[in-house]
Amino acid sequence: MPAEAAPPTPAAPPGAPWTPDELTDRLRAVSVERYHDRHPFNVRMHEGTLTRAELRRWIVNRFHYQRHIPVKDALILAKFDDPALRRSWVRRIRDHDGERPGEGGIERWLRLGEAAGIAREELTDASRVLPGVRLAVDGYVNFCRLRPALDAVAASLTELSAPDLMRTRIAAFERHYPWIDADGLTYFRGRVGQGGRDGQEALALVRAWARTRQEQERAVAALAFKCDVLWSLLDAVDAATAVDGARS
Ligand SMILES: O=C(O)c1cc(C(=O)O)c2c(n1)C(=O)C(=O)c1cc(C(=O)O)[nH]c1-2
Repeated sequence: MPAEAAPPTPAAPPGAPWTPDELTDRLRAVSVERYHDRHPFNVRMHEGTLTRAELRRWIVNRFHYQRHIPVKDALILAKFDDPALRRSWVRRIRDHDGERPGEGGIERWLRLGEAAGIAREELTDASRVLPGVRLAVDGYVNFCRLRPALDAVAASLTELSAPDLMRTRIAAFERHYPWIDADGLTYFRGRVGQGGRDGQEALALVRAWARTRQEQERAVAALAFKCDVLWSLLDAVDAATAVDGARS
């Protein structure tokens, strides 16, 4: 009779929750693999090989994302029943809309457009927004409208990766695209601090709320979805070069 094999060391049962640190590691792994800093369009932006037309097309189309951020944050805010949480989250809307006309992130993006030679109306009338960009932005807004607070907050965790990307972008603009006035970069400079702070706040909430394995997997999936939103947006902008050419 062969000796009986030693019983296997009990593995964690399938579906056991991760610790908050394990969850954080998994969220970070999604960002490393799927964040749009690695998208070919961003790579070309950072290398300095985008034409003026391509960079302008990106500014016009990214504005569509930008102007919907406070809308999706208002949808998230409406899911919170805790006044302290609402007080904190509403800051994101203020960051974009400002306290009064002429202030805030949306205004700063309009100035970026002007610094690149794009009239405000060209941004605000949305006539040059590509179909794929509309769908990507609608997808994100509707995700935040329809999903529970955990998923919507987890989707914002791309912001943890945004500050590094902003630093790379500012350096690339200063070096390769000096035809854009340096004042136009104020939006990106502001986002280095804001993105880091917002990302940390969202991460603390997700770590506290996602207790079961199912909730944790939903948080990871929400972040992957958001990475896809940002990636699809750039796919659409990139593909337009093939259709309209680098000069239009
Ligand atoms: O330029 C970028 O690459 C970039 C990325 C992201 C992001 O990672 O989601 C945001 C922003 N910018 C941004 O400006 C911004 O206000 C913002 C808000 C959010 C969000 O999901 O709540 N992401 C981002």
